[in-house]
Amino acid sequence: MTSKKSIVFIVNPHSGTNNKQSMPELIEAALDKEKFDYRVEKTLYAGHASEIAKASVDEGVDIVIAVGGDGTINEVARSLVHSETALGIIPCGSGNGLARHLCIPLDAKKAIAIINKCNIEALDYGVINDFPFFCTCGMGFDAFISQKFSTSSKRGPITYIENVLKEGLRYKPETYEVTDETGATRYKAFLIACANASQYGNNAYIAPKATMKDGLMDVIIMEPFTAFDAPQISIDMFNKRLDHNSKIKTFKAKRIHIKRSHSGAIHYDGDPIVTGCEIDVHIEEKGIKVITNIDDPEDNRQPNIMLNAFSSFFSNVNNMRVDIEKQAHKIFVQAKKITEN
Ligand SMILES: Nc1ncnc2c1ncn2[C@@H]1O[C@H](COP(=O)(O)OP(=O)(O)OP(=O)(O)O)[C@@H](O)[C@H]1O
Repeated sequence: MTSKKSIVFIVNPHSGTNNKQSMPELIEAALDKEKFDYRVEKTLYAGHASEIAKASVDEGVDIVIAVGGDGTINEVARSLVHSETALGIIPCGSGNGLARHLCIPLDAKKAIAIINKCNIEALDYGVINDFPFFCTCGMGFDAFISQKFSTSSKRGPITYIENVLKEGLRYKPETYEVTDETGATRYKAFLIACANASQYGNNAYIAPKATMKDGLMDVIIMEPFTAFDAPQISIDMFNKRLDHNSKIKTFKAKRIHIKRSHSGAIHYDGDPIVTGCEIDVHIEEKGIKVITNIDDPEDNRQPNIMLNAFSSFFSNVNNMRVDIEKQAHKIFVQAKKITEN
């Protein structure tokens, strides 16, 4: 008989909005103990998941399961890259972008059933200025939002939108010089996203065609757009002609360099950090072992569903911008009245 594999479950009690008190009992009930020996550890502070995962690799543990959202997965996974220890996921976050991309069920019991099947594959991950990311990284509007989100005391989609509306008035598109192996191009952009996986979370598909198995990232450059551009963008999305839309540039690359005029926020898997003007992004091909869903692999996804999801995401972003523009106009008119009186 083959020996049992060892698993460490790392539970972040602060991820998402669900209570994780009963997670140890659920694991005990649903995990196949003929196949696995396991223990459960809870994180006590931000960064703790990385430390537990690193100690697990040093100990020779076979599998580390991140029980949390994309932030927890990032902390765990960055300690597992280029090791023999595989990553597993029980999604318990707010957005769960990587789990959704990999078709890992959001129901914890079903996610444990995937772990029991233990189908391990080597997948790609990305690195932005020395910070590993597994789902997406970026700069511009999405880095701006994640920076606002990280300083919020509550977590969840409503807080996210509140932050956009309250703080978005300050946001301005920037000019970026993007260099890949074909040369350098300048863009005035609303956001630049580099996607290893297809979505930010909550089925907001920024890169519908991204796969973690091609050794490449999808680069998405969203140029400034107005309410008038939105219908054509939606039509192009439904007709699978998004690549032809003049407001969105997408291409695949293994490595890019981005130069911007001043320092600012970038994000890796939604975690913001302020960096300088020079930004390197590259993909580490097959750099991390991951338990995947053998019955519903990532390449199974239906392009129409993804395009629809991206379309609604895009129009949501656009609605926010229109609201922000309206608010800005109102404030401007009020300020003018006050100064005139
Ligand atoms: N004990 C802890 N106390 C405070 N923060 C913690 C603790 N353990 C982990 N964290 C931090 O909680 C953050 C949020 O976790 P996570 O990203 O998993 O959840 P989420 O933001 O709700 O989900 P998602 O990223 O999928 O939207 C992580 O960045 C992590 O550093």
